[in-house]
Formats: sequence, structure tokens, C-alpha cells
Amino acid sequence: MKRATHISELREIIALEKKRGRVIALVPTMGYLHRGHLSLVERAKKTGAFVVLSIFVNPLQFGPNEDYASYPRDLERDANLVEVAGVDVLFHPSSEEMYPRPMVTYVEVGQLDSVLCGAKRPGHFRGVATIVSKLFHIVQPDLAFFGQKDYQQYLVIRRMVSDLNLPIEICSVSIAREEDGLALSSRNVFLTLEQRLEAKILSQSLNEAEACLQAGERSARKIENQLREKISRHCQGIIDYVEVRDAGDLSEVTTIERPVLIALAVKFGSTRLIDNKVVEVDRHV
Ligand SMILES: Nc1ncnc2c1ncn2[C@@H]1O[C@H](COP(=O)(O)OP(=O)(O)OP(=O)(O)O)[C@@H](O)[C@H]1O
Ligand SMILES: CC(C)(CO)[C@@H](O)C(=O)[O-]
Ligand code: BAL
Repeated sequence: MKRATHISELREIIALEKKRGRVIALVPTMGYLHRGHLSLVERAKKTGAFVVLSIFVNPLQFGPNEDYASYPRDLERDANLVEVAGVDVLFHPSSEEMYPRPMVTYVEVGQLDSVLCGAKRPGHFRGVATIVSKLFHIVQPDLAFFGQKDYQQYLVIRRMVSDLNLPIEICSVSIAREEDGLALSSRNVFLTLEQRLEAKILSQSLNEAEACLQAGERSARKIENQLREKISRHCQGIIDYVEVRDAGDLSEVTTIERPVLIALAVKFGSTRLIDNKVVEVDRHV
């Protein structure tokens, strides 16, 4: 596995592979890798592409009171993991390399930024879209892989690629979970034992909401209220949001008739976890 910290080095490596006719796949991450990240690599490898994995904790997507400074980092452990997983090149630039001077140019994401995590983390998706756009320009991949755990992020990137006519196929990968259902996340490492045990309620309550929908419930507000009630009853986490929205464009839903995203964010102390489920409904129930 090759490693690059400078944009120019990475560009040289990729130019050579493109000359050889290789398809290029990009897996953007913030590091502290787990099985969820490795499932993105696995999917990328399966395409036969030359796989570039980036690790960069992007300051632009963190709010002033968020966890940029304390975000978990362990580059050497990550490098070993991705080498074993078969990544072809690991790109881990410094902040100075990615942002040599204060930015004046950003990618704005409009409507999609105004709900769910976008509403709770002002400027977050502008930061995500801007860094992902920079990575896309640096790597010029044919394919890029994103996890459904960050479903809103996946929609934002898909829309950015469409709006800006970028010739990149955006591939989404399903959520990798612990045995008890908790979605894998780099931030899980910050949970106390008690919080870790309680956190399984998030995926359990999403499964229950799905069962309710499959049984014929069609009121989005009822589903949200049931979820809130269950989470509040079974854990000390503070609900940031619990919402049912259209799975295609995140618009508001009252009566569920199309595929919906059931999404939630819950804070366990200072650790904010997100999870979601996309549910297709049978129109004839
Ligand atoms: N459990 C998971 N299953 C599938 N994909 C995941 C999972 N966790 C993260 N990813 C994906 O990996 C990519 C990089 O995510 P990131 O490095 O932010 O990891 P993370 O574990 O989501 O971190 P955090 O939850 O602390 O934000 C994103 O596309 C994200 O959706
Ligand atoms: C896509 C991403 C790497 C951009 O910094 C980040 O938001 C993440 O890890 O999901
Ligand atoms: N996976 C999203 C990165 C963040 O929370 O900033």
C-alpha cells in the first residue's frame, strides 16, 4: 500500500494508474476506522477499482462547540487496517495541506442542509460538501463510497454531484452494526459502559418503528412520538431529533405513502450518536 500526505504525490500516483486504464474509487473518511469503514473498502475492492482511502478530520464541518479537537485519531492503527483490507493508497493530508490559506470558496447545499443534522449542526454540510468536492477534484475518482449511517450526507453528496455535473458514481453502503444493533461509529469509543449498554435502544426503537409501519401505521407523527417515548423511557440520552422524512429529498411527511427515512440523533453526555432506517411501505395496507 502506498501512502501520500501531499496532494501532488497523490495526483502522480493516480495519474499513473489512470494511464494504465484503472478505474479509480475513493473512500473518504475521518479515520479511527472500524468495520463500517472497512465494508466501504470491501465494496470498492469488489469493483476491481484502484482504491484510494482518505483520512482527514475536516475542521470545516465542525461547529465551534463540537468535538473537532477530541475526535479520535490513530493513524498508524488505521494504516495497518487499510493495508490488510487491500486499499491501494492511503491519503492522509495535514490541515495545512488541505487549507493552506483561509477559504473564501465553499459549496453550499441549500434545502438539504436545513433539516435533521443540518438544522442541528449549522454549516456542517457546507463543510462536508466543500471538503468532499476538494477530494473529488484532487482524486478525480470514477466511483465514491459513502455509508448509509450518514444518510443525509449521502443525499447531499449525490445532489452535489448531480447539480455540478461531476462524472462520479456515488455508491451507498448499508449500515454495519454491533451484535446488539448499535451502529458502528468512531465516536462509540467515548461511551461509558452504561451509555454503551443503553445505546442499543436506538436501533431497537428504529426496528420497532419499522414493524409498526409494516403493520399499517401511516402517521409520521405517531411513529415519531412512539420512538421518542421509547428512547426517553429506556435511556438517559438526550434526544436531539427524531424525525420521519421523505427518503428521496428529506421533505416533510404527514401520511406515509412513499419510502421514508426514520432518522434520529441522541446525545449521551457529550457523545452525539446518529442512526436511521429507510422503510418502504406497501401502499395497499
Ligand atoms: N456503521 C457504519 N456503516 C456503514 N458506513 C459507515 C458506518 N460508520 C461510518 N460509515 C461511513 O464511513 C464514512 C466515513 O465516516 P466517518 O469517518 O465519519 O466515520 P463515523 O464512524 O461515521 O464517525 P462518526 O460517527 O464519529 O461521525 C462515511 O461515509 C460514513 O457514512
Ligand atoms: C465524508 C467525510 C469524510 C467528509 O469529511 C465525513 O463527513 C465522514 O467521515 O463522513
Ligand atoms: N460522519 C460525519 C462526520 C461528522 O460527524 O462530522
